[in-house]
Amino acid sequence: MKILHSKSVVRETRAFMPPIDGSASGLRKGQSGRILVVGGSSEYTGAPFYASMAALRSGADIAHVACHPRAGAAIRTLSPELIVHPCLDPVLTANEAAQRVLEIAKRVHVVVIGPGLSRDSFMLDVAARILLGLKEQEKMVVLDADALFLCSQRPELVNGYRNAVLTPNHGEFLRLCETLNIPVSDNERVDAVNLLSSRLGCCIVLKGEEDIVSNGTSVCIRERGSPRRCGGQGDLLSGIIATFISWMLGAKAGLYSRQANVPSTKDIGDKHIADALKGKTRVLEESRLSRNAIGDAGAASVIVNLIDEDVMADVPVLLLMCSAACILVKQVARRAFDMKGRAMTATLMVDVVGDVFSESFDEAESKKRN
Ligand SMILES: NC(=O)C1=CN([C@@H]2O[C@H](COP(=O)(O)OP(=O)(O)OC[C@H]3O[C@@H](n4cnc5c(N)ncnc54)[C@H](OP(=O)(O)O)[C@@H]3O)[C@@H](O)[C@H]2O)[C@@H](O)CC1
Ligand SMILES: Nc1ncnc2c1ncn2[C@@H]1O[C@H](COP(=O)(O)OP(=O)(O)OP(=O)(O)O)[C@@H](O)[C@H]1O
Repeated sequence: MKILHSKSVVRETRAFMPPIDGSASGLRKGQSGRILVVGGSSEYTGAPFYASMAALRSGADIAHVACHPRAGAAIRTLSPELIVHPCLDPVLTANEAAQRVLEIAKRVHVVVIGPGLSRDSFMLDVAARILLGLKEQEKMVVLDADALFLCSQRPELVNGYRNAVLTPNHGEFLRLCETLNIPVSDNERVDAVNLLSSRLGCCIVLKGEEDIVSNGTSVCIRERGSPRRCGGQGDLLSGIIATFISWMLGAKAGLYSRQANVPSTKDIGDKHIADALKGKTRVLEESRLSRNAIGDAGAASVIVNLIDEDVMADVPVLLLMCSAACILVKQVARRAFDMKGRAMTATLMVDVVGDVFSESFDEAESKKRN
């Protein structure tokens, strides 16, 4: 398993982000990300709010929420920014409700399913039909919370859905592994994540103190998060993953002029390997020449950075985007904890996403600080 250095992930991710410095002034509203969150029931209104607001605050242009009518009223009062469709309505048939959501989904880049959906049988039935429809549209989806419960009951819904990203917490992961008869032990957790990903044919983001992202082979993120485990942090992650994936799609479509010719994942890997090798020869020579000046530790750190660049060269773009989102959420959690300690909440995390994002990911801001 590769352990990714946060700074390297951030550096590589920048190539996929829509420029915010005016260099792509031709961008229209919506081209930097349109997200739909399907979730929100009579019990849970916070979860879809956190997911959709985190998508907006990390830079998506538009966020829709498709929810139960009772959640709709509450979510509208929480934010006027969100476009709320109360169409998970039990007065409709499950098929009618799903068709309404699938129509909205045609207009977005990424759909998040699960936050606050609940395990109500009507809601799960609608979610299953939506999933089948989205699979046909080949839509990128992020599945969290109750959508993962649904997958553990009916794994065939996601089987072979290569545009699906599943974001289990530890308990949800155990449940999925149990369904698929995948043994999990502390020592072999990474093998289990890889096996789950390979068996389902989906990308897996296992959340925890370390996050593991796998598409059959895995990378690990070791960014320090918050010691406070308040509810809603996973909801933020699902929305932020959606934003980063929408940028991956935008960059690949050549929308962000700086990145007009974004090559395929394989080409990016090859190009970076070539660049790293070129850089390696040059910098190694420089480090040898100036070894007296920078000392052994300096030379070692140059080499570690170069090795790190090589590690990054092989990381597929989808794994890179998920890793970037994991890093951002951990940084946001840490900031919120530094501000409020035990009183930290997911609402505070939503509030600080923008500041943390620009300090960490926007090049000009992060240069000012370093
Ligand atoms: N404000 C709102 O509206 C919020 C609403 N939310 C919404 O609540 C709904 C229920 O979601 P949830 O994640 O609370 O499901 P939950 O059944 O407890 O967990 C699933 C399984 O995992 C387990 N488990 C969990 N963590 C574990 C761990 N670290 N290590 C080990 N096990 C662990 C846990 O096991 P248990 O603790 O029950 O033994 C359980 O079996 C969902 O719609 C969600 O979106 C939340 O998003 C929060 C904010
Ligand atoms: N022990 C831990 N220490 C630090 N960060 C953690 C720890 N466990 C999980 N996280 C981080 O918290 C975020 C949410 O993960 P968590 O396991 O709480 O998900 P969840 O249960 O789905 O959340 P939610 O409360 O939104 O349903 C992720 O960014 C994850 O990396």
